[in-house]
Amino acid sequence: MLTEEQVLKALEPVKDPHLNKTLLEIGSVKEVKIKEKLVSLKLAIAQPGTAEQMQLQQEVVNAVKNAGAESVGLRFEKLAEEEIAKHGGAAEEEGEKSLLDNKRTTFIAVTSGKGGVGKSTVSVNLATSLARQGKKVGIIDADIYGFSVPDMMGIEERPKVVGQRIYPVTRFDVQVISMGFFVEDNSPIIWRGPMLGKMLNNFFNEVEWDDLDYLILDLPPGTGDVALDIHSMLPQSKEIVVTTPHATAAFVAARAGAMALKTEHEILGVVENMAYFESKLTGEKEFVFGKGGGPKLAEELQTEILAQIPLGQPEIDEENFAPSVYDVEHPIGKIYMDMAEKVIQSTEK
Ligand SMILES: Nc1ncnc2c1ncn2[C@@H]1O[C@H](COP(=O)(O)OP(=O)(O)OP(=O)(O)O)[C@@H](O)[C@H]1O
Repeated sequence: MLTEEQVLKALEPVKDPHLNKTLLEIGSVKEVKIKEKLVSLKLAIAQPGTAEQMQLQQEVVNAVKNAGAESVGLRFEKLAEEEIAKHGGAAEEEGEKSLLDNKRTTFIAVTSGKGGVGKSTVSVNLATSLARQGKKVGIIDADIYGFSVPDMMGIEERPKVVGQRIYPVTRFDVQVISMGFFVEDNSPIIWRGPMLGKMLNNFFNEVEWDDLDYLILDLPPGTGDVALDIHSMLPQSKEIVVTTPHATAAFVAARAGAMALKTEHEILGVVENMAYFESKLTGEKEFVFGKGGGPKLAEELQTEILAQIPLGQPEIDEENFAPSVYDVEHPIGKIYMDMAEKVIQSTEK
């Protein structure tokens, strides 16, 4: 079995990128837990939650895997200020330009009461459809419970990290950043509310977004602390609430909507996903997951229905593989184009 000594040995060459000193030198390793081939580490670093952490994450995971671990779990915390000063680190720079200050960009958070209702699918297709209408669009995949945007869009590359700057990956003319880009397969990174907020903030500050008209945020589902933290971080965001037609889903989504209102976010509308199944032969609609949840939710939140999206999968395009992006000619692709148009109209008033 892997020992603590072996893990520490493997970490010997790894440096804190901010201080340019090894993790061992600065006393970064606060905890090592080994269970069979599963290693979890708690590391204190000078600038957690930044592009630097992301670079470091990869390095640490690779080093520990080379030593024989199968999975590496990481937790980061901030190194004590006196330690940072002792090792020659400067105080954190504040007041950089942030995307949040860019008046040109409209932020749209996509939320849902519960998981699995199609929030990520809606985020990705709204982003693509806005781009198809000539808008400059970015998407942040902040759904910490499952970063699905890269897979859904068929993205295999990783963003470039140059010094403190992160360059998003562009796919279907959409600039994409996912926390999943920085997490090794099956290596869980534990996100606590404040750290997640910090990471998100860094995505606003450190990513080289190209002049965005819209930034779509795929948020974690739910109405808990994490979601609330994020909602309150985005003072000027607008929101889209996704639900299925089922009464229970709509009921839970209403709570997400209520949270949006509490944080004074304008709700652009409701998307009822998996609204029905339409027979190709007869054109008849079957309401597989119930009926009425979307309109009821819209009424409750005093907003409109932006789209009712039927069940259906995108056509598979081997050459341009993206399992969840509907083609512009696909019936559902057309519904998303109409939705994007509505969004443009209501945000460009
Ligand atoms: N209209 C639709 N028709 C058929 N399948 C759909 C539809 N919308 C979404 N799906 C499928 O449902 C599953 C869940 O969708 P998605 O991941 O977008 O949901 P989510 O709300 O973001 O979930 P989570 O919060 O767990 O990430 C996916 O497999 C997706 O492909």
